[in-house]
Amino acid sequence: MASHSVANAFGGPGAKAMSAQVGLFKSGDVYNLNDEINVDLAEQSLLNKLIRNNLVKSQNQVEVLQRDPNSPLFSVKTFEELRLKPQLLQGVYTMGFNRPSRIQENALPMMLAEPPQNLIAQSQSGTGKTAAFSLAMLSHVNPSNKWTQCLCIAPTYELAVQIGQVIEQMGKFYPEVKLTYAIRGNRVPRGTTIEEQIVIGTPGTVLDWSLKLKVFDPKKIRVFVLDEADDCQMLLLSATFEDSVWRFAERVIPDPNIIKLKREEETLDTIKQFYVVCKEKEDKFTALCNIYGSLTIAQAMIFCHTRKMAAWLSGQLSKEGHQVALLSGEMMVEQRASVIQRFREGKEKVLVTTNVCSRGIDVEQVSIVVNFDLPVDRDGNADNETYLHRIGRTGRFGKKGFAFNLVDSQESMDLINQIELHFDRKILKLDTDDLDELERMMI
Ligand SMILES: Nc1ncnc2c1ncn2[C@@H]1O[C@H](COP(=O)(O)OP(=O)(O)OP(=O)(O)O)[C@@H](O)[C@H]1O
Repeated sequence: MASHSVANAFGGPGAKAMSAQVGLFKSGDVYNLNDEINVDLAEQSLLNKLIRNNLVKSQNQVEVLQRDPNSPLFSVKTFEELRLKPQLLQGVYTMGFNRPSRIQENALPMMLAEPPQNLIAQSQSGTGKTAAFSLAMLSHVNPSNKWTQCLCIAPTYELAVQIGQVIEQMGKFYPEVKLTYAIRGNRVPRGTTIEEQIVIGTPGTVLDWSLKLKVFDPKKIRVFVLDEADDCQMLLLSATFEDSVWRFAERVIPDPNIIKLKREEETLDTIKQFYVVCKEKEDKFTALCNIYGSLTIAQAMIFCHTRKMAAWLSGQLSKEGHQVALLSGEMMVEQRASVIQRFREGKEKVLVTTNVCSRGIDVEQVSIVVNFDLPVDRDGNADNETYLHRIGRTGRFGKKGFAFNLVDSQESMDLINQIELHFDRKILKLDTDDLDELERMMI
């Protein structure tokens, strides 16, 4: 279901009559320019939610671009300052939130402001966006009105359930407010009207409920509609803001305040980069074992180009007695979450993966990255961005990290040269058969 048609559905002729505060919630990054839901990104988001149990501390500075520069900049350091309903404050504290996260400090006052304000907020995954908009929805509900007032659309069934659980937890002490899920399998009889004030669902079912079955009235929604009506509050939250998301946001959100993260400069300065010349995959495997054996490693991630190669390599490593985790594309999202969780907890020292599988997943304690295969783009050139993303995780926060690139052809040697040139950093040649040299280089 297209996000665009969601906008039209609620923003059509009838929507102008809305005197509601309306907001759009959920990571904008799950919608792409073609107005299709990008399932991969939705899955990534779900994966992150499944493995995360804590707030991610954003290192980035927040940048606030206010719609009205004359109105005072307002941010909060405590939840008390937000003058929440006591039941909600209790919910927040019971969830273990002591103070607002960095994005929440700025976003919550805007989300809760009267008159309602539009907002575009960017903050990386896990920094408290879902919690913020859940609180905003719960705050905007009038519990004595037994009709749907807040609507949240999530791209997939699983994400809808995850978000709903946050709202349910936060609203635990506010039982007058009820929530229901507009997701597949949850049937509502035609001709009835639902009393739940908050509906959370996926686009198709939400459209069915509102337009076909008419179990709630979109005109009565106070929070969450994509519309160009001036009197709607729109909140757009996203971990990333690619161009496509910006264009989408600009199209649907008039005069927004904008909270952005200043881009954290990724750096290769703390990472020692090497390449090792090998003949074929067996030779690469030997090189890998030598590297591995000569280091007292915390944890390593090994990237392969294909699933098949990843499976082969993890099999070989296991045979050598290494404890290896394999992250592979054919696994269910829950299985993948559990592999990543175990690796994060240090139960395995080595994670073998493909690029596709590991995208968007952060494991901070990794100190060694091995590019068993170098990252290439569709044209066969070096994929510098992916390279940086892969090895960047090793050198976080000034920690020392090592990156090893296994080179098995002239083409892959060319890639090394391209990468060196791009980042203007030397990648040193390493002879893994010479263990003394290896140890010297590692110091
Ligand atoms: N103020 C806070 N204090 C402590 N923990 C918090 C706070 N806000 C949120 N959390 C917790 O941090 C984790 C991440 O929060 P949340 O899911 O809201 O992030 P998000 O930015 O929406 O992530 P995503 O982009 O993946 O949807 C959750 O476990 C949540 O319970």
